[in-house]
Amino acid sequence: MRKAVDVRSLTKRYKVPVKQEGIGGALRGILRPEYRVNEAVKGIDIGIEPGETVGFIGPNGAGKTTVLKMCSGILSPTSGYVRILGHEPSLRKREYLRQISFVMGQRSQLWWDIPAIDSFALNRDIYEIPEKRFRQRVNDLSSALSVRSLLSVPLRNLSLGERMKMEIIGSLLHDPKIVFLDEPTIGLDLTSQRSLRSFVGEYSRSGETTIMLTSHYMEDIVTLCRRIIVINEGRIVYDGSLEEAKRRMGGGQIVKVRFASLPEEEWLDQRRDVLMSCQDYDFTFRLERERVPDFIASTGRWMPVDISVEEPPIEDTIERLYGKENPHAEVT
Ligand SMILES: Nc1ncnc2c1ncn2[C@@H]1O[C@H](COP(=O)(O)OP(=O)(O)OP(=O)(O)O)[C@@H](O)[C@H]1O
Repeated sequence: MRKAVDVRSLTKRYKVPVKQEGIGGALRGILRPEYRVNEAVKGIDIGIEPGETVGFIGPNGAGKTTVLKMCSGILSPTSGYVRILGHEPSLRKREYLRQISFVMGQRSQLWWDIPAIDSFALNRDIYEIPEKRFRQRVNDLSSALSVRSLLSVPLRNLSLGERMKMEIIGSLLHDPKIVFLDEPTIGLDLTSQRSLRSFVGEYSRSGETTIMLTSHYMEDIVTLCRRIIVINEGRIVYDGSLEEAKRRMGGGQIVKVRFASLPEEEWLDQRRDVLMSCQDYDFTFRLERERVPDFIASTGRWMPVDISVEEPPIEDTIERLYGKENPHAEVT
């Protein structure tokens, strides 16, 4: 089957003007501007099947938005191959644009001074959505996101969370086959984040839409994406499941123990390398998974009253994936 996203050896270089110091420098900058090249994307390959929801993550400046912009046709690649649903995005053919949507959490695509419903009507005309279908879509989506009563309120009078919901509705009215979601939950309070997340989860479950999602909130990624693609400094450093990432990155397990009596110094000294913190009778250790059973057995002498074994937080795994020292960095 044809891939929804087919990206090969994709690169993007930005030409950035170099600021020269002082008034003389500013003048020289006007007369003879100098540029440096910023290689934002350094030859990446991505393949996404129709209906997949993929988390596209990476630290600030890694190249995520640049890639999404090339996939949606906002930017042309410097070199490489991009086909989205079989189309070359940079040609911006109408037939292609009707099948995609690009939601940017940091930028509104709806009109600020008019109610969302009026902006939606504009989308209806642009995308030639039949009136009946349009009404049904607006009803269904606004009900699912609990903003039906706000459709006639000017956008600028809505909260950030409500505005974002309207953005999402606007982006889905024309039933796009692929949706690029660039940080849709950025800046939202926890309730709005949760509500958007559950909506996107429901939406993606039908398997009819391919979703490429970037977010710095790991909760979004963990909840919505079985597969993650990690980009760092313009290169893909991981492509696979979250579970596999955790396994590869190690990080062990966290063992929390509350002792009834304090362990002897000697016992503790032998475990300093795995001791993370202690307060009164509560101790936290971090050990390789294989060592956990023996370790727990060894605590018996000090009469632990409570022991729990936890997985390290997902942020921890992700940071290791981002880390330059990542010894396993490779594409699966
Ligand atoms: N229009 C531009 N002109 C020059 N350089 C740019 C431009 N847009 C982005 N860059 C640079 O390209 C690199 C990748 O930026 P990009 O916005 O794609 O990263 P990102 O992963 O989306 O980051 P963030 O998580 O902070 O949004 C960065 O070094 C950035 O400074």
